[in-house]
Amino acid sequence: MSEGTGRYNFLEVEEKWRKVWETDKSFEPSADRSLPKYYVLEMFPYPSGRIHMGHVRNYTLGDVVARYRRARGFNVLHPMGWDSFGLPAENAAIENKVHPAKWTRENIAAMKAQLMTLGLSLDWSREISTCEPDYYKHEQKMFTDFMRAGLAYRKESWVNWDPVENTVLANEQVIDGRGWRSGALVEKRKLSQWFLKITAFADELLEAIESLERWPDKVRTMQTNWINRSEGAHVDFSLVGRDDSLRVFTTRPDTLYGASFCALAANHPLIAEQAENNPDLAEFVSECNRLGTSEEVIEKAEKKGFDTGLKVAHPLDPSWELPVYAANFVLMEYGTGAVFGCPAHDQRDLEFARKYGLPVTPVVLPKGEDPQAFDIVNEAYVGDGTIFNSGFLDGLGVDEAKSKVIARLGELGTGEGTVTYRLRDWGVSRQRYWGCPVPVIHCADCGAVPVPDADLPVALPDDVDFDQPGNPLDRHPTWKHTTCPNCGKDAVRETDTFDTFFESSWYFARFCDANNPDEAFSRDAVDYWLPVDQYVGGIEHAVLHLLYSRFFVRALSQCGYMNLDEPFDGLFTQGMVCHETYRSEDGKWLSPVDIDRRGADSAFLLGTDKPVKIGRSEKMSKSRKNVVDPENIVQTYGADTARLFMLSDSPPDRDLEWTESGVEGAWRFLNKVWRQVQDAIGAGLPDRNTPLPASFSGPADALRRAAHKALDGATGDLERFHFNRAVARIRELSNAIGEFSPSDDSDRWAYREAVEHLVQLLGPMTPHLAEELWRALSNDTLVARSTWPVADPGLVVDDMVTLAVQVNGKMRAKVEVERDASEENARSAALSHENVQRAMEGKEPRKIIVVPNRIVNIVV
Ligand SMILES: Nc1ncnc2c1ncn2[C@@H]1O[C@H](COP(=O)(O)OP(=O)(O)OP(=O)(O)O)[C@@H](O)[C@H]1O
Repeated sequence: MSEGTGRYNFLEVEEKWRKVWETDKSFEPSADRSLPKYYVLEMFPYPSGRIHMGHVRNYTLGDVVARYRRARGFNVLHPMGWDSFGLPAENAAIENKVHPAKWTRENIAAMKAQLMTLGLSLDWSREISTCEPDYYKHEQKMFTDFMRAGLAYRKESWVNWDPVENTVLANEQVIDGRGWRSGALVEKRKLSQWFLKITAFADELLEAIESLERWPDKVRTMQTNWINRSEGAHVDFSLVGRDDSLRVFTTRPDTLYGASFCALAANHPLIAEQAENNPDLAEFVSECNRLGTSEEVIEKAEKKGFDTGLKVAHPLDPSWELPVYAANFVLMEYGTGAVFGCPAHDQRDLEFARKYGLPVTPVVLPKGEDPQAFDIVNEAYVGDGTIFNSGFLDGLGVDEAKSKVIARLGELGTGEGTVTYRLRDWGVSRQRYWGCPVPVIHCADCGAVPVPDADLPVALPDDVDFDQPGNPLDRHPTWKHTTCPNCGKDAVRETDTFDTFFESSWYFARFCDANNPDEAFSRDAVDYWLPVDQYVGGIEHAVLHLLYSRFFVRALSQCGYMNLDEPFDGLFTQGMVCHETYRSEDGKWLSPVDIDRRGADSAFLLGTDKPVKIGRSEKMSKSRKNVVDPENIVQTYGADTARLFMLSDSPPDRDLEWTESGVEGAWRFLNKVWRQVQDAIGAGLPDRNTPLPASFSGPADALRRAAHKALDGATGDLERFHFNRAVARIRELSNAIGEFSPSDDSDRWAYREAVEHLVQLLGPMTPHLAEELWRALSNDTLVARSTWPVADPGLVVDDMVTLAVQVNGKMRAKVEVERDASEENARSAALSHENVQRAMEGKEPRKIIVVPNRIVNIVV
């Protein structure tokens, strides 16, 4: 290592190259549609204020792909934007009296500046922000097209209502049955809401999962489970003493003989009817409604029921009567809002039956059990077996019994086979200000009328106040008052806004033609760029965002916007960057920068003796405040160090506990590479175009092999998202270079080749340093525009092979020889090994058999 070559001034260098890329427009794709394209996209961020190390990881991973694909000759689209509608802006408005638009735009400016310092190869000319009318006006047009196509509709539905804030809450905003901010007991309320008909594509969305070969299996499974197609039956239980019947849905009609009660959702019409004259039942219904609508909460809550006193007759045996309960665990939104309980074979039903003293009759006998002795105690039996205690079904397997019972129900007119999905239509209405206004006008005569194209966008008014609870759009003195586009009479605007998942369901398409003022995107642009070739983002979006986007390309294709099967061809879900969490005594989240850690489990508020509660490590997120801002690292060590550190530490799909301890190692490595290249230049490298020398010295040949192997291996690693392994290979190459000292021209030729490979391999990972060194090697091009080198296959295969040496049939040694070495050479290598000589005990070989590249067999 030579001294006196100066120091690597990363701050200056990094800024310099970012400017060069900008002027060169290095990352704006070509308009030439004949080029092969590659669209790399990372999930765009919510502008919460600052970026953290989680974002650094996400966006660096995507950037490596983008830079690598560019070098492989693709026309790469790699855009960035902001998912900028949403609640935090409104909360900031309420808490800090700052307008959501101002808060959002300032955050965007700050985060953009931060992302810029990371040297990401983004095409900023396509930047979008979803809260701006030039974005959402296209979304409003889409919605009106969906309305016309029957893909958007309005219906009454149940929502979580906060009676203090007078507003609807999202499921996540209901904590233990209370509003997250007001603390008020949440109620269920019926409101008219807009829905998108995602269920129209339920089967298609399910079947196409199979075609998503470049998606992680776990995400495909999560989507399958979310859609959850189940085959089962509708069964009608006639109401005793009345003329009508109760329809239930079941996936287990084979267990009908094990029925012991029927349970109805608290909001089932029959319960509502009964509650009119039964105040206790009415109170039970209110109690259920206070649970909110989240499936998770319902799943966790204690199972409770209320005996309505009604009875139903068994559909296979009218003389058998069962009681009817209202129950807090049955959802009106699933199936028919009514189930029959079979306690022996369903855990929830078993708990319910035990609580209310209802019979438990097993009807499925596990293999090898004695029907007389088989009993259900605390655990329901949900496995396979033979049907028993079930009349005409006895002796059948579960599947056979299902078909047979469905056939019998059909004959009796008390039921039929059916398919249901868990997937519900997507409710998109939110009673919020900071969202895209639903472009609809309500007219007393004409009903809900879509806003005509010429009147779009319906822009959010700026002059709103957040002093009172509820939706400021609704309170605005003039905004909602308008006239009907159909008949011209006075009418009012819809004051709901869209769920913010609406914006993120099509942003990937907007990036294809981001500055188109007239339409969301041109057909030509999406035909060329979509689908996204590589999408990178967190597993937390495995279900909703990805499913909504998959729905959108189908709905948009139906409305003539595009013709596409799936939005994302390849998906990579990066592991989360995690950090421990801190809370003050009064439960407020605290940031790591405010913590004074004094030992393994004690922490205090910085500069005080106030103890702080240390929580478990969780995904780094603004909402938990457990974030580490990259600024410090970037300032101290440079963006390349931050990038390299993120890439080298662990496999990209694995969660990673944030620690700064490896940062310095990454920084030292980059300094070493910098010095190595200076040393190489100092050694007097030949011009780039100097022809390949006819022969190389042994060390030069070894260096060439190291360089080509590193290139070949790292290329494969980059293709497979094994970025940490690619980094390890780059380090190996750097070691090999470090051991080399050239003595003639052909050595210097090999030296240059190895150093250039090193620099080009670093290109996608530490782009600033790579540019600097590339230029220092007297290249007048940019690494960002250079072509990925190709490994010479002859230098990649190992030229040495290991031969096993046997003496009288026993393995005695292993020797290295050149591949395809002559018999003569193999024989003498084997005979000269000391273990072999010992085993031969000084005797002469009688016979030596050589299997080329594999074995030398010596018989003495
Ligand atoms: N801690 C993390 N580790 C890895 N990736 C993350 C982390 N936090 C966010 N991301 C990723 O960044 C992308 C943009 O996400 P977004 O900004 O919406 O994140 P977020 O979870 O809302 O963060 P925050 O809560 O801090 O605002 C997503 O792909 C997300 O998975």
